[in-house]
Amino acid sequence: MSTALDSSAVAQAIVATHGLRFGAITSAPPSAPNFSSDDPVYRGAKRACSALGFIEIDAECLAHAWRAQTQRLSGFDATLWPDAPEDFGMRPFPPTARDDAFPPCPERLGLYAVLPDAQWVGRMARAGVPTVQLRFKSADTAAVEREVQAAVEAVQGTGALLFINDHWQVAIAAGAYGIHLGQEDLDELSPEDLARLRDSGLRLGVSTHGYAEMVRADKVSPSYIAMGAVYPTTLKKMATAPQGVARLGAYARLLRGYPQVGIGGIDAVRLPEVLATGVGSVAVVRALVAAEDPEATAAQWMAAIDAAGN
Ligand SMILES: Cc1ncc(COP(=O)(O)OP(=O)(O)O)c(N)n1
Ligand SMILES: Cc1nc(C(=O)O)sc1CCOP(=O)(O)O
Ligand SMILES: [Mg+2]
Repeated sequence: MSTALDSSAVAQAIVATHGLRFGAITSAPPSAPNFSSDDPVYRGAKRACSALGFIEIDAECLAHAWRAQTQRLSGFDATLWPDAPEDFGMRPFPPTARDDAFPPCPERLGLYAVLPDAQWVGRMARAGVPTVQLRFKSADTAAVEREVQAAVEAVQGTGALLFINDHWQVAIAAGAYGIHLGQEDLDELSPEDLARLRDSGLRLGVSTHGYAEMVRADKVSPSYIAMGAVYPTTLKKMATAPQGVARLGAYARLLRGYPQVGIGGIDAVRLPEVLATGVGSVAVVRALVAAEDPEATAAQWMAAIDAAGN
């Protein structure tokens, strides 16, 4: 049982077992600055996860999961990286069985083109890209309404599923397939907003950048969960370091039961290792928008995704 364990031994065992995969910063885990429990598995795991490079909120989340897993299995096993939703305090999976779940979307969203305007949305939808997003950054309400409406019309007859980033009220009014929101967007929603979003029947995708954000996203039972940034991206300034494929694989195991999307810095060379994590979708901006021949590139990526079975 965890009470008989020494936290230093726990920390060393976790780092020794998982250091190579996650990239240990040091073989002697430093003391973690904040502990919220005296449990030795929790304390050792928090030191280990900090040494493995997880940010404070994720190390805290993981440390509690290690403790919960140890209690559930009646013993500590350093080889078992936590991946059971219940150990993270999540409600039972599958999320689609929950009363408050957002409507489902395909488990494998395939190539997911995140695009700056309606013209690009139409172009990639006509090229056969199965999932497209309008990521139109503007504070001009009239321009947003025009662009969202144009994007909805642009996908008609193509079969592409259209998500609208940020502008959820406009997306509902225009009849888009779904909405994509970031963590800050979620924070800004009142309970009434969330209820309105749910009642709209639109699908909801949520961005995450680590364990704590995945737990937060799961609370609203979205239609899919996006995980990023997998690699460095120049498209926008990220608040968190790139996750890498080892973490993406661990996230994908925890979130099985959700359609999953990997995003951030994915290019043709990196695509196979992203697909190998098991995510059912890869979302890209520059790989398509900056390609010499976006239609041909989309076709190659769709073939690669199909061939990998994702
Ligand atoms: C598929 C997908 N994943 C993540 C994001 C990022 O969304 P968000 O966190 O809301 O940041 P902005 O895109 O609004 O800058 C996304 N758009 N799509
Ligand atoms: C819009 C966006 N969101 C991310 C996240 O991690 O939430 S990464 C990202 C940029 C993706 O662009 P590219 O494929 O050009 O790197
Ligand atoms: Mg957003």
